Amino acid sequence: MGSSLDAWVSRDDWASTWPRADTRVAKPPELIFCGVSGCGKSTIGRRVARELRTPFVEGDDLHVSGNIANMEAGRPLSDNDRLPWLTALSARLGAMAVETGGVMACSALKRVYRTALASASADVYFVLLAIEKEAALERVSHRADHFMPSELVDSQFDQFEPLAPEEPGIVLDALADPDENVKRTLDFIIQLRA
Ligand SMILES: Nc1ncnc2c1ncn2[C@@H]1O[C@H](COP(=O)(O)OP(=O)(O)OP(=O)(O)O)[C@@H](O)[C@H]1O
Ligand SMILES: O=C(O)[C@H](O)[C@@H](O)[C@H](O)[C@H](O)CO
Repeated sequence: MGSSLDAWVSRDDWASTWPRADTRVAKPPELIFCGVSGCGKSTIGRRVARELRTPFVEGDDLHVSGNIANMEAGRPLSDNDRLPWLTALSARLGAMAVETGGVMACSALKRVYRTALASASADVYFVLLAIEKEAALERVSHRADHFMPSELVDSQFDQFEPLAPEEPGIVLDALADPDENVKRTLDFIIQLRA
């Protein structure tokens, strides 16, 4: 783990946003669809954002120069590669939090990344799309027009840490019908606001 990432998540002030603050506010939360490549973050996340009429942020659009080229060339990202990316994603989450709420698709593979992202606002929740390696591989290898090579799927699973019970969010079956996963996500938000 990169030392600056360590410093970030051990900041004195993040504890004040964890556990979640009062969520009974009208604005939609900041939802982060997370999980390994191919789990369906962008597909389901976009649909949920449309239902909520909130912005959708594709995390891949905020990668710093070099990261996409590295992945394209079959080199997995390191913590250091991801640090500036997480910083940019956090800034975007913070802006959404004061305005509209919104939905982001971002792998957020490790707990330390999720902790860093969750420190952007008191209203961040994760929707983890759980998938087995064979299914992810199948999806990634059949996807056209995407930079992520199927050779990197193994490394995504090597780095992935499941959502712990104390992390804010839900886990969905990535193989479920997309309509069902959209509905489950909306139900989760309704429950949060009840
Ligand atoms: N039930 C499903 N839910 C979501 N996506 C599905 C489903 N079935 C098939 N797919 C397909 O799986 C592929 C991967 O989906 P998507 O690009 O949304 O994943 P992702 O997690 O955002 O991947 P990446 O992190 O690599 O960008 C797409 O081609 C999508 O159409
Ligand atoms: O953290 C990572 O390793 C990266 O975000 C990858 O997950 C890719 O960006 C994404 O999967 C491809 O779209």
